[in-house]
Amino acid sequence: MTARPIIGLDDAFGARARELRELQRRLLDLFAEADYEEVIPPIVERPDALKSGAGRFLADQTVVFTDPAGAGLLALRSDMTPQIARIAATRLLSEKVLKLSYSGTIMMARPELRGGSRQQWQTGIECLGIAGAHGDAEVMHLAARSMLAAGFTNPVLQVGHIGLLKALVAGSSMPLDKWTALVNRRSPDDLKHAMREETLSEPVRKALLELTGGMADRNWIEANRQAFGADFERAADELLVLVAEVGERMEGDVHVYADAGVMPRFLYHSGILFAGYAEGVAHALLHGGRYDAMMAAHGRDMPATGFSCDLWAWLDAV
Ligand SMILES: N[C@@H](Cc1c[nH]c[nH+]1)C(=O)O
Repeated sequence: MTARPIIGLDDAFGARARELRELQRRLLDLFAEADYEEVIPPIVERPDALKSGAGRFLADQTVVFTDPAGAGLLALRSDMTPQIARIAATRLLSEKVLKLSYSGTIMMARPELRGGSRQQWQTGIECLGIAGAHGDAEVMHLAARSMLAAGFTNPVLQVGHIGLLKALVAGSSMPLDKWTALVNRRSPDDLKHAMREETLSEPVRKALLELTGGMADRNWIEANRQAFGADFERAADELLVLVAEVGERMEGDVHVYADAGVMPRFLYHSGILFAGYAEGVAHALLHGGRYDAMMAAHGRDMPATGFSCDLWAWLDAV
């Protein structure tokens, strides 16, 4: 018999356990200073609370099991954002603006990176009730300050908008999650292969290849604003304004770039998306974005934006 945890999961003890707690404390204190109050949801939910509405995109990452105490099917959370959305939509009704932080274990059905971890110590904030650039900028500032507080060098925020990809592939038969996965893989060859079956215009094919090739920066977005219809233009303008605003007001040494190739981890986002990177770290350190549609699906039509990171991954990378 082996006493090690199952593959993709891990124990922390000694210095590592201490460091995880210290990092958690540092981030929760930073969030508290910015008026974010902690919420502590349970680790299991009814599957529909995690998977319904815009949260359904978590379905293939969520472990579901039968409750031995007879409550039917239970789901182990694979992301805390839908839980915060549930709480905001059903329990904290008296407040118009909610600023909430959280830090807890989540488990995914499969690792995101090959040979990677299935558990995360997901820590983040959700800012609910503030529409548009104002809320996005606040959340992005805190995301940047979190990377600085953890000691990352030369942190960067890359900002995209799901509306850009949606507008590009609007005429395609392939579902959006397949497109985001393809762009995320950053392999132009895979993309070309997938596009063979699709009826897309030549300019759209070219644009998708540029997104995947990491070439869709601010200049690209400016040059293409009007090339793909009104929805594309609206998303491009929203993105360009936000990046200029956040970049100007960013404290500390954090760079903010527009990149139309930034894709979400889960497809519940409805607007701006961002990912955080730092020197010497190959993968994204945090993910965030706007998800107004998920709140509506939970029955409270409310603007919402937030970000989350994984303390286990941060400790390995810092
Ligand atoms: N929970 C999302 C990030 C996020 C938080 N709020 C909005 N988006 C993720 O882990 O990818």
